[in-house]
Amino acid sequence: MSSYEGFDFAGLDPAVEVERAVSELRHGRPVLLAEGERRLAVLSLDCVAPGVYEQFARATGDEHRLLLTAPRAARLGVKHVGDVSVPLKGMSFDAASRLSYALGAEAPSVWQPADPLASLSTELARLALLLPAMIHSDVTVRASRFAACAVLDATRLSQSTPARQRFEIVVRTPVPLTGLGMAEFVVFRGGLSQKDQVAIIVGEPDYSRPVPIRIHSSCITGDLCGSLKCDCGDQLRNGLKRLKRAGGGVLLYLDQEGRGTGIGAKMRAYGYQHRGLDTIDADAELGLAEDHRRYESAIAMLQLLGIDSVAVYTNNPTKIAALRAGGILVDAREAVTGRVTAENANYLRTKTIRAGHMLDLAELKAVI
Ligand SMILES: Nc1nc2c(ncn2[C@@H]2O[C@H](COP(=O)(O)OP(=O)(O)OP(=O)(O)O)[C@@H](O)[C@H]2O)c(=O)[nH]1
Ligand SMILES: [Zn+2]
Repeated sequence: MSSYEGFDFAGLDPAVEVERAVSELRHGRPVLLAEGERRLAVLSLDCVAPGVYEQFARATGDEHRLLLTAPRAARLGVKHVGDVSVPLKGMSFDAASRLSYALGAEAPSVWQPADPLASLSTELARLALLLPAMIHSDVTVRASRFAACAVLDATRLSQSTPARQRFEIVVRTPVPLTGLGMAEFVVFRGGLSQKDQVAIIVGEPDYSRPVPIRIHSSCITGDLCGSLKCDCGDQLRNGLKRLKRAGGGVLLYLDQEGRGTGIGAKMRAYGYQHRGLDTIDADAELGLAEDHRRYESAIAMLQLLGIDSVAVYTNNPTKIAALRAGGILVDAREAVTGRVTAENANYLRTKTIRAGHMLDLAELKAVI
């Protein structure tokens, strides 16, 4: 049963419209972004079938372009600060794919600063967990060729912001955990294009004092399979143990695989890391920014649990800033570490030097 009563059958909620557009992109179909009378057809190169790519080219009269985000453009050596767009006329699906995300691709010889509406479409790619390689075309004068496609007014994206914070508790159930006794799993539903998320309560937290918490982003490779490439699995298990030792606390397990980029992008990035790139440059090759995570869900989950003051276990200053921006009092911060190994030392070092994580560089140097 849901307590959410906001859905009006006769008039669409902006968040519903955005989620429908996201679903269309994930199914490899174009979406029309509307700005007044203007119509920009957008399609994600990450999941479109080659035949649909050709169909899109024909329907736009070969006036289709490819958006390269600022990080991708910089990796290709394009001398411009910001997103750019490249004409695709005559370019095959494979050539467009190489230009979007292949390692060692040549810089485009012709480009122009991107249309702001095309740049805005990357937010849909982000919600869809697709690479931000958006094929696009202004089809205002030939919109009838796209009459069956979903239309999304650009203003809906900003209007759907409140939905990012709209969560509710679905169920609370005890689960016995090895070495931790009986924990309670609390399942939350809501947000914008998000799966259900979980808070794990261990021990008996004292809610009258700052509650020990860990905000943990999902990592299939590390949490589940013990990958040596990161420290996530150790951080998850050490974090739970520490919360228990503190008398009780809460671990928020957030649906943010690959720093919010999804497992597909993360595995592509791992491929580039095997060829020598660090974690941030590998993501940039795919057009992705350093970190795509947002923390509205964490704030909403804490609020629903009645927690407004915390002691947080993290090395990531962005998490602390997000908690504070969301109105949560951060009373204390403690480091949470995993094993430093030959395989993950460079990853940890990059997080420290390039992403400002609070880790001990001397310890990392000893391993490298
Ligand atoms: N894109 C990308 N994501 C990665 C990579 N390695 C790990 N991740 C993801 O990075 C995130 C790490 O999450 P956390 O351990 O919660 O966060 P953190 O930013 O390291 O901060 P703290 O652990 O709290 O200090 C998870 O979403 C992983 O899936 C990588 O090489 N590329
Ligand atoms: Zn990991």
